[in-house]
Amino acid sequence: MSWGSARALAAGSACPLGPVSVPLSDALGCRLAAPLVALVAVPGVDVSAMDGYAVAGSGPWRVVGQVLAGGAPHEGELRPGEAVEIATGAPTPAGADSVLPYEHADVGLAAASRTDAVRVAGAVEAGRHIRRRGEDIAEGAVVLGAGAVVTPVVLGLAAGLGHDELRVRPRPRVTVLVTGDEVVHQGLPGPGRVRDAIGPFLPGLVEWAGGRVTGTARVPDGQEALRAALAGPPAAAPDGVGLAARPVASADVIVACGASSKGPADHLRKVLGDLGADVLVDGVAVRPGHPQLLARLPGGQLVVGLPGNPFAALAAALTLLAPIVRELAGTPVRKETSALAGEVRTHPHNTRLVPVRRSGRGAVPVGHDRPGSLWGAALAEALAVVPPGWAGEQVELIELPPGG
Ligand SMILES: Nc1nc2c(c(=O)[nH]1)N[C@H]1C(S)=C(S)[C@@H](COP(=O)(O)OP(=O)(O)OC[C@H]3O[C@@H](n4cnc5c(N)ncnc54)[C@H](O)[C@@H]3O)O[C@H]1N2
Ligand code: MOO
Repeated sequence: MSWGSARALAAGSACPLGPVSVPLSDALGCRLAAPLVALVAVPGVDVSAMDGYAVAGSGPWRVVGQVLAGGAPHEGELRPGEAVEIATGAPTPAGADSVLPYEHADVGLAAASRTDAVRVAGAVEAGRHIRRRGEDIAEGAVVLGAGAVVTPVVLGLAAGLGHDELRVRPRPRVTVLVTGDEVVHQGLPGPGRVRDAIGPFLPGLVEWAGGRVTGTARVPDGQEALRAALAGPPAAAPDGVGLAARPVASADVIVACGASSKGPADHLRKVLGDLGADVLVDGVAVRPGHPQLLARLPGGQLVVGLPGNPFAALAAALTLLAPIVRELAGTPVRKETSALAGEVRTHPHNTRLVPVRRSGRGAVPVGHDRPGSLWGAALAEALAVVPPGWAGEQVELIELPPGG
């Protein structure tokens, strides 16, 4: 299958997840499934924008009370010549024309009346330092459209507008199965061992595409372990670690790394067949990453098989996994094309994915692009899609997941 067909088929195999209502704290990173509407006006009533005195008419003013934010409002209407001491955010009394900040107020006792009443004087401007109801946001205003990403700031905005829950597209749940008896997960790999370089990049890549990795399991080589891992909650790994935090059963997509080729320990194809999966993609004409797989389990979950070589796994994840997650989550795709500057090896039948950096001359290959190494991809800003038999025309650039 050509690289372009595989990518399109992957996107087409995913049905967007239906909207759900979730508490604000669970909505971070999701996309809004409905416009965000102000349930209340901001501010909700006329309030003071300064600490000082709310005054009516012209000064000097007799201070007849005090209003604090959260305290009792001033009862009755201020009459001309009256003032209340007021805190920022406290409701201004009916009749107040403006607020005189403390810094601009001359304060003294009212000698003429021989009482303890306080008088204030100062220059005011009509309407100054009063935030009127709905001045920032009117009740019912649509502040964000459907599709907007719920960022930390959006959570604050939504809370300020009275929302406890948001209607969002759920983030697709991805469970990762890292296979390979030779794969170790910390420290220096000993002879014949290799550090897992795929498990660490998948959560960020999935997050960037709009999903979330809900569990990573280490699966020993062998058909039984892989079958058990795919069929339900994985059996305990020999080292007792790394079981999926949530069972595989609750995942929308399962990613299996390092079992997609044809070696004696590459059981993914056989196990998928035994489980009655519908294999949608079995090998893609792309370098690196040709032994990649996509299948649908009878229950509807998609299984993406990534090759074990780390750069090949990244290329395959960008071909099959990222389009699926984006489609499920409703994450838009940005299309970019560019001239390609510099030496590129082409392949007669396979698309090549080449790590590049952008420059004024076009995309420049950064090298270090062997399938077993992520060095080139780590230096790169994008992967250039070089079709078979490429003859110098513009190429598509596919984004690499950025840092935090
Ligand atoms: N007879 C054939 N052999 C191979 C073919 C083929 O078409 N016919 N394709 C080759 C290509 S290309 C690739 S890529 C690999 C993919 O093989 P698998 O997906 O089955 O992966 P493994 O054989 O388990 O591992 C390959 C390589 O990657 C290392 N590895 C595995 N997992 C990890 C990990 N999580 N992090 C870092 N490195 C990992 C593993 O030790 C091997 O060195 O098949 C070729 N063979
Ligand atoms: O997928 Mo393999 O070489 O293309 O690493």
